[in-house]
Amino acid sequence: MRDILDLDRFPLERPHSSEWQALVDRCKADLKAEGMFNLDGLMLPEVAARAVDAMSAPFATDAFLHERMHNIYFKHIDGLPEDHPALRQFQTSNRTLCADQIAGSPLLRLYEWPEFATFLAATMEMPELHVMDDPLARVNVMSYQEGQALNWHFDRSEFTTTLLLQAPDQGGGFEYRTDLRSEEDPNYDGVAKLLNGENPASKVITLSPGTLNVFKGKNTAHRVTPVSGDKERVISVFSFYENPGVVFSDAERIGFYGRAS
Ligand SMILES: O=C(O)CCC(=O)C(=O)O
Ligand SMILES: [Fe+2]
Repeated sequence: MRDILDLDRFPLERPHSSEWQALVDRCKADLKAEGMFNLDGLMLPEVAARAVDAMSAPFATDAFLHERMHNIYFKHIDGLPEDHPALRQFQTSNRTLCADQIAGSPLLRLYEWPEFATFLAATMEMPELHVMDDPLARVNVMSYQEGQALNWHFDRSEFTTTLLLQAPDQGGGFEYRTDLRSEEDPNYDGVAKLLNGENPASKVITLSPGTLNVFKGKNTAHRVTPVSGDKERVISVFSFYENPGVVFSDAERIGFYGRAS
């Protein structure tokens, strides 16, 4: 993996060594304090740049244009009227490539490397993490051109794992508000305030190419701000589950990717 990852700074190949444990401890502390950790330059920037070049043809011809209006929950909430300010609708627009469209990519090599899941599970304090069996959903790559954005949402899974491949010239920041809600308290008023732009606690970070970003997406409201300029924002998302063999239903694949297979 040394040809694609900076294993000198991030010794993922030596699970449970003292250097590996120190890195895991740092990530756990960042997750606790910030709801997020970053490994800046985990993938070598030139490898990330080559991966972007290799995907430019499939992005131009085969990618799914994901464009829709949605609220922060991606669904109706029982007990909340449709005009409640926490259910305000926003537009999301990006292009998505699925795992079956990036054969040979270093992203799939990283995803399938067992030490990657071992490391992530340790940072998230989970006994094990497993790759998906879903041929489309395992790894997705999203591209945002000028004006495109991923709007405010909460994720379905507790943690989300991304790796930035190309940063745009302007915009395309990752804006987040950690712990805006909890299992006990949906905090609809706080959500409404955030969507109304009244949100002093939200932060925006711009990731650099090659950076692994792990955040607690389930209760952290987050969005990608609109990209501007000629350079697209390109980011990959890795899906891991606590159980092996997870696949989406055909209906879920059609909803996310416009096709079942
Ligand atoms: O593109 C990003 O930085 C975040 C992606 C994200 O929030 C998601 O895939 O759910
Ligand atoms: Fe998300």
